[in-house]
Amino acid sequence: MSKLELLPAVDVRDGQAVRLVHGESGSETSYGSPLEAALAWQSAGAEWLHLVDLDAAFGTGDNRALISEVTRAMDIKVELSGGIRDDASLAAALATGCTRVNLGTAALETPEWVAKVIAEFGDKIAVGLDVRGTTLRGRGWTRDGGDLYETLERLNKEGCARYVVTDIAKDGTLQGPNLELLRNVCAATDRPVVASGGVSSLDDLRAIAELVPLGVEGSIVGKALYAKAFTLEEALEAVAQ
Ligand SMILES: O=C(O)c1ccccc1NCC(=O)[C@H](O)[C@H](O)COP(=O)(O)O
Repeated sequence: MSKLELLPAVDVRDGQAVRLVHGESGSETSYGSPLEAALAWQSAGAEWLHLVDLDAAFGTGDNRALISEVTRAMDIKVELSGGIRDDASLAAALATGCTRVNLGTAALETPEWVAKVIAEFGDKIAVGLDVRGTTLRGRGWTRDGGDLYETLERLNKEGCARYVVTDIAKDGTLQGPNLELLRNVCAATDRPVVASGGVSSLDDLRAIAELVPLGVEGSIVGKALYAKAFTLEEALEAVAQ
């Protein structure tokens, strides 16, 4: 059985590494330099970094230069998220040398464009399925964007390589992941799934790791690392097989 990949998160707002609660703008706790946070996760043994431009996601500007600087400074794989919605923002994201990008809003609002870039860029494109219940949310998680399973069916047919699944109700809360949601999404697709939102403990990570045979490939970890609920070294050890 392959091991669960861990993707420590660096969410950037106004040049700072932050964590939000339920992804809500204005709920930020600041954790300082994004570059220092990313380098710390890399030094601790991370193989992936999940890097989010929250301003681009919310439409309150962008941190494009800083995101590019952080990505270029990494020797590890980087997944970029936030505000990638058209050819220009996708080209800028891919030009950083990141390993893959997450498309969220675009998958809900411009499905033809997403189908086109999935066909063109293959597994460089993941789609973020950010849900409240089974309703997708776009525009920095502020607007409803359709039914999770209908969208998943469409994206499966279009050849989407991977999904990043976030239960917004859990995100940034340290209340544990939504394992039922992950099981249900895995049952509705044969593509790998990356879990996101709510991890609070090493036991949460072990519980997600038990879903690897169902199709869960990785887990993003944000708040728990910043709140020092455990170290990244401990997390990597917990999911090592
Ligand atoms: O990823 C986005 O585009 C995004 C948009 C708006 C608000 C939040 C967004 N992402 C948040 C994350 O990806 C978190 O880093 C991740 O879910 C970690 O959650 P947690 O472990 O609960 O801190």
